[in-house]
Amino acid sequence: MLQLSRPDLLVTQAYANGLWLDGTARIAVHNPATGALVAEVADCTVEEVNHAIDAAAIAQRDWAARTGKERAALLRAWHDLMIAHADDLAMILTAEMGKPLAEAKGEVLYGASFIEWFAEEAKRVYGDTIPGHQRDKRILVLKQPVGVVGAITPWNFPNAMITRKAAPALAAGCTMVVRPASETPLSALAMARLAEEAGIPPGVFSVLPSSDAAATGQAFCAHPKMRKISFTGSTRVGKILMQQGAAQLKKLSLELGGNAPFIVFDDADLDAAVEGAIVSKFRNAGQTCVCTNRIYVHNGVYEDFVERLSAAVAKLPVGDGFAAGTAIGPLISDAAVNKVRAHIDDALAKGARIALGGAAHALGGTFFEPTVIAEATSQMAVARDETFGPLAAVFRFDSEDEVLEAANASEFGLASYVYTNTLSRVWRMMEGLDYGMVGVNTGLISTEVAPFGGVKESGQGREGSKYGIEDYLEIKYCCLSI
Ligand SMILES: NC(=O)C1=CN([C@@H]2O[C@H](COP(=O)(O)OP(=O)(O)OC[C@H]3O[C@@H](n4cnc5c(N)ncnc54)[C@H](OP(=O)(O)O)[C@@H]3O)[C@@H](O)[C@H]2O)C=CC1
Ligand SMILES: O=C(O)CCCC(=O)O
Repeated sequence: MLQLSRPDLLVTQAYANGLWLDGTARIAVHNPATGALVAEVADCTVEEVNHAIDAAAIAQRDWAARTGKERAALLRAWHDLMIAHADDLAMILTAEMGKPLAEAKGEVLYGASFIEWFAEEAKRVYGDTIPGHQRDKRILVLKQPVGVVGAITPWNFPNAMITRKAAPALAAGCTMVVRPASETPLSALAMARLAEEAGIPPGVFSVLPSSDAAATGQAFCAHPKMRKISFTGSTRVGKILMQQGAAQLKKLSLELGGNAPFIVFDDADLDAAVEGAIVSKFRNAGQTCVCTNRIYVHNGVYEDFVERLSAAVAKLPVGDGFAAGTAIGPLISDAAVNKVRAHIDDALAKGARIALGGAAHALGGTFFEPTVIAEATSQMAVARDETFGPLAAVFRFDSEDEVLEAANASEFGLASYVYTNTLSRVWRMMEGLDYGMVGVNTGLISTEVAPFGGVKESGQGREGSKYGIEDYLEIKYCCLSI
């Protein structure tokens, strides 16, 4: 049993149009570290989802009519409650998802930072005036909310992937219906409780867990009042939503898979590069779309880097997210473990060698040893497909042109990282990498103040920053004849 200061934050009912729903069936939520049952939450039907969308459409009229400042005040109150209850929210997050408690608290603060940021942006949704094209014409550009937005979110960031969508949507005057991942509905429901407490009106922010993701996705795409869908998850599901949404030309924001290259040149500070590689690879046990997947190291420093990386990774404690000092928690599922294992087996069969780890962890369950493999090549599955687990694959390269070509040889284009101390090379890499985000001499690029998002099959749209609210606004052009 979780020892929460506010036990009522462990919510098992769905929240729609300001009402708490029991549902007729339940979804069991298990702690991936122990397999223990954490809670059973309401499993919503398509009918309930459709009602929630109808209610969100009604609520949206009044919500959009409020001033930005009024919406900002309510968002600020929601943010403050999340901060006040960050410890409870972190415990709920660790219990349902497994990440270490300190990392969970970090996610809660990160999640709240989007609400704070967009509460501020709510007051700054500016339109435009354009010099008329004829003497009697005046041109105005209005920015208006898109309308009702549906969010479908993943299990790897059960808090922040919701706030990163809900905060700009609500700030812009949209209302939102959230369908959280079935593994991790509890963080979403706890946030709904706090949104209600903050005074966010009924219908503005609803959370409906469901065991049938495909049915909810179809309902979102088919409902004529649903104006936009914002999705974070796999490229496979992103494509399904795009196909389904095509019938009504639904607007889509898609934050999908990655295959991040992490490039270390021979002039880099190797200790800093190792530190950056650890953060970007092993954060959330490697289960992050911006996690490094391919580490490219210049031949001149290759052995040295592999040795230093392995030594540092060997020090990462693996364990239950609630145990003090844990750096790497369990993976989310057996399927996730199998993918890591398959990538290692494939690499070994094609000539890679294990520098560290390589096997299921002695703790059993879905714990896996943080692993480093050397002599990775472009022929291996790990070069093409994101592992989404604690496997660092280290590739060799000789020249800047060669590594840029290898790094860009992917259908994905989310995050990329470069370590070098040559200024002109920094510019060439920033401009040449075909990615939505580039970290230079850093492995941690996520922040609410910057635009997060990808190119190619990593998705479309940007979350966070001044750009993030634009995805929830329509441009209306008004031509005045005077
Ligand atoms: N960009 C990112 O942050 C993420 C990337 N991934 C990538 O995807 C891989 C698979 O992870 P997985 O969790 O299965 O990702 P999915 O894309 O399957 O799941 C993400 C969300 O989409 C829901 N979903 C699943 N199928 C549909 C559908 N047909 N229509 C609408 N929604 C749907 C899921 O529901 P439910 O929980 O019920 O399955 C979940 O809420 C990972 O290994 C990783 O490579 C995964 C998660 C996040
Ligand atoms: O989509 C994800 O995997 C979450 C990214 C977390 C972050 O903002 O860094």
